[in-house]
Amino acid sequence: MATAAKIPVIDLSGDDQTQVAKDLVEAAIEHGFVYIKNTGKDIPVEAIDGAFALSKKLFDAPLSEKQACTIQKNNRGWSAMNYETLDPANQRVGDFKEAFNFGEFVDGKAQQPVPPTMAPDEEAQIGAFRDLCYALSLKLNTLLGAGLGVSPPDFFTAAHRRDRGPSGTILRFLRYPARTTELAANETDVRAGAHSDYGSLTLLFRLRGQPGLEILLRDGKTWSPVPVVPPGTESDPAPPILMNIGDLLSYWTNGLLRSTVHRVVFPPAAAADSEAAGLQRETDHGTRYSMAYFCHPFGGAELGAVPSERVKEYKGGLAEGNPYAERKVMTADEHLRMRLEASYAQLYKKEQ
Ligand SMILES: O=C(O)CCC(=O)C(=O)O
Ligand SMILES: [Fe+2]
Repeated sequence: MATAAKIPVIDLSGDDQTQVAKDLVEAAIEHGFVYIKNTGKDIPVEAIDGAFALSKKLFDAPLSEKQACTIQKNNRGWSAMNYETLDPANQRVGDFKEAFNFGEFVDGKAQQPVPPTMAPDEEAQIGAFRDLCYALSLKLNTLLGAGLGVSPPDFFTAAHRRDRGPSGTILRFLRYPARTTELAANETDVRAGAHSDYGSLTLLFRLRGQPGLEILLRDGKTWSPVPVVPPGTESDPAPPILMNIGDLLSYWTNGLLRSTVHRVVFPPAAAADSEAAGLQRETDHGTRYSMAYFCHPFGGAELGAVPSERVKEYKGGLAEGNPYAERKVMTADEHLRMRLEASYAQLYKKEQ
């Protein structure tokens, strides 16, 4: 079995914030992924548990309620099983997952259809969770700007201010089915195909005992599992929040910060046997839930390289290990549109 990725765990509450920023930047350069130690200070554990409970309730809503919220070109709403295909070049069918994307909220109300199964206070709770994610993403953008010596130091944070205009930011609930003999029968069947994320950075929340995420290593061919509970975090109140760099921070830094390709796989078929034999390992056979917060700057944000000595010195280039990383467009909105068109063939087919 492939070895787990050696992604560092960072405690954002460390006294020496200069060091925290430095550690964060080094992890973002080396892996593109970093575990944020979860002590409940940035996002209370109850808020995460509560959001997972609402996600389950949402996906359990009657099919007709979910269908009435079907995802639109604004990237908000419900995406049915196999509807999205993150890696169309290599998948036979779409991703084995359901997803629900939430855009902005105003006064606790989503600005999009929500299944009536969700009570108004529950809808507001989702909005509040999205706000907590936003606050943490601003903090991370600030640390990344400081760690890279970007000028002005709040360059990234300023691009994410809500008063700059609408953004592609999405809070996404995800539900992946268990492996069965029909699902995952073909070796290309995957819960989420290989991709890099479209925004500036992503916060990912997972549940203990529900692995499946893998990252592509620099060699461009080895997949390495990302454990939910890495060593040293076993007794924390919740698994670490996983932060990863998306395409936009990679563009802004000319590829210095790594937008790492990743995917979500079904548990190996052999896992059932090894469990029967009493072997302990991080595996699961049930339905898998996760929540991703895709942080995007305002839509008109330009994606040229930021003023930073560190970025200027970097000669690595954009494309290493990531086929999407070639800069083709100028603004955040154009980039998002390009990526959505590639993964939602049905939604966009009339125009192709
Ligand atoms: O569910 C996960 O672990 C990751 C999902 C993901 O990569 C995504 O939605 O972009
Ligand atoms: Fe992703």
